Amino acid sequence: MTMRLDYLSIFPAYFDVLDISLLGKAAVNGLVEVHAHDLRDWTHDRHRTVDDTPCGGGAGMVMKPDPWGEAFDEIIGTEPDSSVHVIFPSPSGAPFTQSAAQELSSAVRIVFCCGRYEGIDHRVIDYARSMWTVHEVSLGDYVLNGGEVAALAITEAVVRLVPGFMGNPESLAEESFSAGQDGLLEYPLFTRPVSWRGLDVPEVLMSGHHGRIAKWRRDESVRLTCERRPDLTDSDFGVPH
Ligand SMILES: Nc1ncccc1[N+](=O)[O-]
Repeated sequence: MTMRLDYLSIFPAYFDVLDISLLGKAAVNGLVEVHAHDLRDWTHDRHRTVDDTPCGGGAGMVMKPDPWGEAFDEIIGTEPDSSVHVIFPSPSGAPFTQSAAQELSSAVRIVFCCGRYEGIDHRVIDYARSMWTVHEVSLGDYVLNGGEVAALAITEAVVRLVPGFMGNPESLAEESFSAGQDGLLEYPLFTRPVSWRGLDVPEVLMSGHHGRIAKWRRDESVRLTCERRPDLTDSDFGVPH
């Protein structure tokens, strides 16, 4: 199954980067196909206008609904289809999580709508909800200039989970937030040399004792999660003895 990814933006060149690194390989071996579109292609005035002043007043500009609607008609179609996932990255969205990435990794089509200015006329989102499966998601509590960077981050989080994408799927099982780690942060990693600038690899990792190594790793994951992400812990994890 090939996953089709579409990006609607007034800066479609942002998505040229998807032709390199891991994503480039996935595109080559047919796992994903990427289509970036310039929203201004669906304007009809000389200035290719995509924004206007906000109704009700206020600072800044709002993206007009018309270009989005015409772009949707051409790129997605005019028939409702719940198998199409439409993502609006926004600071007012729901926090994007690894489980959301996991769910989206089985999607056949994902369309990213990258807003700029103060945002997109809300009727665009309401219309999309009437037609497709819509996700308004946020990467974090800070404000970017638009949705493009978020769309790239979400793309990477999702595509790397597509079956057949990662050379060694087992490496996914031990990552932070993965189910294999019970949603805990990943333990610290080490490789050779055993001693480096007076800093040594923890002895337990060189012991060859798999039970002790597994316990050390679990304890470190719990310790790190308690220290850095108390929001992810609950009474079950507790603090390692
Ligand atoms: N934080 C954000 N700021 C602007 C657009 C999108 C954003 N986000 O997190 O998805």
